[in-house]
Amino acid sequence: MSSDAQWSEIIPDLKASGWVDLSERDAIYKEFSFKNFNQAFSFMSHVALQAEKMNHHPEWFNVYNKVQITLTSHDCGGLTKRDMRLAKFIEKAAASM
Ligand SMILES: C[C@H](O)[C@H](O)[C@H]1CNC2=NC(N)=NC(=O)C2=N1
Repeated sequence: MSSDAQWSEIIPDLKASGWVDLSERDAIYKEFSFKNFNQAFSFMSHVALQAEKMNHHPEWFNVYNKVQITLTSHDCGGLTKRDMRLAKFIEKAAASM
């Protein structure tokens, strides 16, 4: 992970929004809850389009109204700014549902 000041500010922001560091791997994780499946899947569609644009894809798992998301950069074997950018997008997408 870069030590740029800008990014060291984003990480606490993400943690404050409920993202956690996974102890078993270099990745961040958050579970989102929506009103129903329709909302959850609509959120996922929104994120999927952005992920494809960024060529950076989440690991995720959905059951009904819950979406569990893990972000890591597979190419680098750890966290990168791409994960932070995607996490920020995901936060905005979830807030807009
Ligand atoms: C070849 C292609 O650029 C890579 O496989 C991309 C696609 N999406 C990706 N997504 C994530 N999360 N990490 C990657 O390293 C990654 N690499």
